[in-house]
Amino acid sequence: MENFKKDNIQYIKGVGPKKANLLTKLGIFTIGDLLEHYPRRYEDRSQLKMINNLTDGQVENFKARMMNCAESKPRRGLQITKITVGDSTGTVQLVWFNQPHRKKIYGLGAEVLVTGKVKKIYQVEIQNPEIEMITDMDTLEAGYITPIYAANESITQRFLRNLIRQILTEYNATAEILPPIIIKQFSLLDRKTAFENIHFPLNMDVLKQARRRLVFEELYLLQCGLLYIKKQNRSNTIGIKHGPDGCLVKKVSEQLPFSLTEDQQKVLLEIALDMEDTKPMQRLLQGDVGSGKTVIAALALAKTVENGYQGAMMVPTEILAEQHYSTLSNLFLPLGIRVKILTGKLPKRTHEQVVADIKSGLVDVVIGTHALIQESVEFQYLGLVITDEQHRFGVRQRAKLQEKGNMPDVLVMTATPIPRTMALTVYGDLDVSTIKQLPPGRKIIKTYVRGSDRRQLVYDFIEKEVNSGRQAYVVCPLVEESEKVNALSAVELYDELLKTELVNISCGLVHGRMKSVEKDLVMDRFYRGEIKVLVATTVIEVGVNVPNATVMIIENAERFGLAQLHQLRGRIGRGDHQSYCILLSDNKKPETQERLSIMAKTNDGFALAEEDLKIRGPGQFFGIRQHGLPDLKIADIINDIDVFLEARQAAEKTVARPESFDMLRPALQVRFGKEFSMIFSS
Ligand SMILES: Nc1ncnc2c1ncn2[C@@H]1O[C@H](COP(=O)(O)OP(=O)(O)OP(=O)(O)O)[C@@H](O)[C@H]1O
Repeated sequence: MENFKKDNIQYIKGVGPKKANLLTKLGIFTIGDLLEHYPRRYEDRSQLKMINNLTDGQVENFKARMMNCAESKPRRGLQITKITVGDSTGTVQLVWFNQPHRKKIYGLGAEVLVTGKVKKIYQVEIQNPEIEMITDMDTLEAGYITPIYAANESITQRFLRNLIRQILTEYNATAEILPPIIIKQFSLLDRKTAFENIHFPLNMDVLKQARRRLVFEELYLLQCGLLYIKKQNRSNTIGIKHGPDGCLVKKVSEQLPFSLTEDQQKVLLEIALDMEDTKPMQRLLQGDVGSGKTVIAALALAKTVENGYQGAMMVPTEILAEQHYSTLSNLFLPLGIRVKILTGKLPKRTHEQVVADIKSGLVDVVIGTHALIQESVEFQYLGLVITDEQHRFGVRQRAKLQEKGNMPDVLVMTATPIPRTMALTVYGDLDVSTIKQLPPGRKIIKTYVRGSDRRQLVYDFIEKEVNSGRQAYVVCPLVEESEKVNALSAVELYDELLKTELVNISCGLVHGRMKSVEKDLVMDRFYRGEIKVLVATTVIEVGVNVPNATVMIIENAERFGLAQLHQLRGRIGRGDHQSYCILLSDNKKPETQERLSIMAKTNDGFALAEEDLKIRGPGQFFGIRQHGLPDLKIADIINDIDVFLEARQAAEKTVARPESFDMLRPALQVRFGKEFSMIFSS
């Protein structure tokens, strides 16, 4: 078992370097990958039809014998191969285009199983059918449910099927890895039977059991890994024991122009208790957009400073670093807390000075981007690390910042509410605090979906709001993942608006390709209210806080996912005034309309996150890979919730017993690969 992942596919009988290379295109490098190349679907071929009963337009399965073959070249570049097959009730023409090798594969007289869409013209015909020699499958003929894999032209279904069958029979790659007690407790199939039946199910019932077993295994191993990290971080590790809140924290609280909501008080208490414990804090703070997480971060930072430590806060964008720096400076500087900012864009001299000051302890709190995890950055006595990550940092990056201190407390903040299962999967190594309540006085953001025929009216509305003293965002269409292309489209939109709809209004433009100084200048003017309408790409998605902004127009809204739309919308509705979000879209596809109308219906980030997860699936909701966690090969985080909860329960028991966990280590190494195992190999 330990080695099966390492077993290169190339050394399997019948593969060789050429085929191995083709298999890698399907993501298959090892025997283990091949076993986990799970069928995408199955076809029940146990119900075979006779040829005279085939229905026009249906995908049908039938058994027949190869009768004759004809080839023609009606024009240059087109070669048609036709093979006639038949049974006792009739014949069918099988047709392939430009695949002359077909003739050679199936010798005349051979008995085959044919699957394909029937077309009845003058005669019965099937184009590009799937063919299988009966001899390949005679052992499985009774009740044959055929697996259909992700395949391509060079690696056919048949080749994959044969290869997997060979692995299952000739290689010892399916040895049991789950503890017997767990198999018994959760009535799981043994591993060998599970693999055999996920690929070549005897019947639908055993297929279900096979899938359940493999889903369980996948989630169980993942949870064991995460819970182990969590345990390691807590047991044996002596972290920093902060004292109870003193007068500095009190002074910061007193400076706030509002009192904390109940939820804010609750999470603050959870954080304070963690910080006052000798075990290092490992906590996720999740709260909907605008729920007031920054102030929690500020109070936690003040607590660490009060105890004689330094605090660091890592954020994903420069705009956000600037904004937090400005908020925290306002709060901290009057109290003598020394705050600095560290981003990649600081002039070299200033950068060096800040790095030197952090090292010598002349900085109490530093806010920064990825620049904070560079090697040159050393702290004198780091007590608290906060990452405001919005799914942009990975487990590894988080760990890197943490390593800059001697077991500092760690607080991870996120504004994308994560459904419970997802939180346990991605942040299974953390304790979770949640702010559900929004600060008092917030009004629901009124959200509308409009076609571009109403564009003029929409922009007239912006003008009206601006005239009554408010500000607005226009978010330009997301064209693709590249900020370069998005920047271009923002520039175009900005130029057009200046000439047309927004001709009389003071406007600004920000996008990710601008120089930081320019960007800062524009943001600063927007913060100060000199710029009334900000045209922007999604650089403003995260954290930007201008409470006077009450309108947001999102152009080509259909191009954004729900979670992202919610994040964007979260830039408005942050003050006392009624706010409005208008999603412009001409896309009439029912699924798009449905997605956008969900936005119009609810302001609740948790409800939206659930919907988004359902619509887009966990992979895209946010790439699990970004978190340094492996992809899930078989489990489906939404639909496998029951198995997930069982697996989590089992993992908790295993991790609690070192001897059980030790037995799992080899399996975990295989499952998590190098990156992840680095974290929990110690
Ligand atoms: N208890 C409160 N009462 C009134 N206003 C508050 C309260 N807490 C925070 N605010 C204000 O609400 C606004 C949003 O707070 P903050 O920026 O901390 O939210 P956030 O959770 O970080 O949002 P995002 O995730 O969108 O960045 C700020 O203007 C902040 O001053």
